Amino acid sequence: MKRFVIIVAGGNGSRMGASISKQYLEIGGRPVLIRTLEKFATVVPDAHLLLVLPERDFLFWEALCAEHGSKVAHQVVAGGQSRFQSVRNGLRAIPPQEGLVAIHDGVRPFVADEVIRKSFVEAETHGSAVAVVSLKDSIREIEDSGRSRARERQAFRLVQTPQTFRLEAIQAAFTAGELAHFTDDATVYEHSGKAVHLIAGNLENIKITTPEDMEFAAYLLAREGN
Ligand SMILES: Nc1ccn([C@@H]2O[C@H](COP(=O)(O)OP(=O)(O)OP(=O)(O)O)[C@@H](O)[C@H]2O)c(=O)n1
Ligand SMILES: C[C@](O)(CO)[C@H](O)COP(=O)(O)O
Repeated sequence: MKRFVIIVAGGNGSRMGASISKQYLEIGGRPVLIRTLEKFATVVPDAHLLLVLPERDFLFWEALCAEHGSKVAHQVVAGGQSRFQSVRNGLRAIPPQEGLVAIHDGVRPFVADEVIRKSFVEAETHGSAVAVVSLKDSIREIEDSGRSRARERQAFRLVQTPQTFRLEAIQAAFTAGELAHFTDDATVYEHSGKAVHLIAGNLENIKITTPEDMEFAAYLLAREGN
């Protein structure tokens, strides 16, 4: 079955507070986004890669790839105002056909090869495959009254990307109007009436969000020997 990958990198990285968007910051001398793109190109070399970027960054991105000697073939698509809109733009750029599509945050360069491979295999069987990890800490829910109550952590999972789907089903799901609880692609898929299938993610697959994540990213890279 034909495979597609949509890497979303249309955000501004406001929580990082850096002078350039976080997806272009370097870890170990190489931009985060180039690392993510090259990871998918290596693990699923047959896949068609789409990269969603703010339109104003198109020339900057081209220059960045040239500067770092990155030659991965990919299609660049203009991002939207929200992650939902950026994913939707990516999906609209793929002609309807039978296939599988993995949707991944550009700022998650440490996704394990095995998680990517498994997400395609399981999505082919189950229609979807969403990477999750268990919680290590205890959790509490804050109620409207301001009081908190302990919740059973075994009943919860932290959701990562990739989130991989049969192409036609996720394209249909993204014809819905944007809702506040659409924080990822699984929520959009679920809203279309489909059940989400979970697979094991990897703990290193952090979403680089705030400055301390850059320090942890540098540590993870050194641990990998890169
Ligand atoms: N309009 C948007 C917003 C986010 N994203 C992407 O979605 C992923 C997860 O989003 P997040 O970590 O929130 O990134 P930012 O929106 O850039 O960060 P912040 O919320 O701190 O501004 C990132 O790869 C980001 O580039 C996107 O493609 N288009
Ligand atoms: C898609 C995601 O990375 C799954 O954990 C997450 O929901 C993105 O959230 P953000 O608010 O856009 O950072």
